[in-house]
Amino acid sequence: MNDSRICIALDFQTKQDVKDFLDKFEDEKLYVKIGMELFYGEGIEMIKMIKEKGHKIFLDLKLHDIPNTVKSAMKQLAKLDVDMVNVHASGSIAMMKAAIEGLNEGANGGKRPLCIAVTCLTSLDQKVLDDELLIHEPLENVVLKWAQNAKEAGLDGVVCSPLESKIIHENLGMDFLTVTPGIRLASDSVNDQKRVTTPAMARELTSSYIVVGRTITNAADPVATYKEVYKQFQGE
Ligand SMILES: O=c1ccn([C@@H]2O[C@H](COP(=O)(O)O)[C@@H](O)[C@H]2O)c(=O)[nH]1
Repeated sequence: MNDSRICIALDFQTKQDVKDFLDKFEDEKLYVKIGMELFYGEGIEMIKMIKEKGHKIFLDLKLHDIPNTVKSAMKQLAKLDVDMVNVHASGSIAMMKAAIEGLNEGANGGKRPLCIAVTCLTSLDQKVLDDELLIHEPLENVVLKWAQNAKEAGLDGVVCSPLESKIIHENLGMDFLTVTPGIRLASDSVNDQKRVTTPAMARELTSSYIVVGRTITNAADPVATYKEVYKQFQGE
């Protein structure tokens, strides 16, 4: 059982928490996501440890700054030998192009990591766009436009919810990746997420990858829960 399109969000505080969690999976090679919590706490050593265990890494730092700063930061991240990194699409096409330039420079002729852009966070809904962000377009249109911008900038795909995967793939092609958090089993609490689906629904809606955090990491039996997510996403 291994599906490198299921990315487990390792939202833990310490290296020890991560070790305890990964040990449960024995020799299984996983795709894991390191976010701000773990990276700010444990840094580059954490990445080395996970790489040594043979897992793939999505480094989810969501860069969002002026193009020059993002380019320089990406040049550094490219040296970490991770598999995927990301930026916020709302930083502009110029910023996303700069991210790719930085990655290419940092990779120094080698293979750069995949680079994807966060569109509308899965914790947002239409009401937040309208009332707080003053974006009065249907959310789906915003996600699609920002995905088009990401493609124009040369990125490999976007982060969106599974609910927008199909329209992105219809417009931008199946090769353009949709990496989709907001995944819950039917019995789970949605917590702070607004746009959620089950793994089975994400498969139907053509998600390229699913990102699953608390459903697995907080489960009484994380390995059994990973298997259930796997079964649903595979359509077994
Ligand atoms: O729009 C986004 C972008 C990133 N995330 C990240 O994915 C995981 C989801 O965790 P759950 O526990 O499964 O809710 C988390 O690390 C977020 O930072 C997202 O949820 N939505």
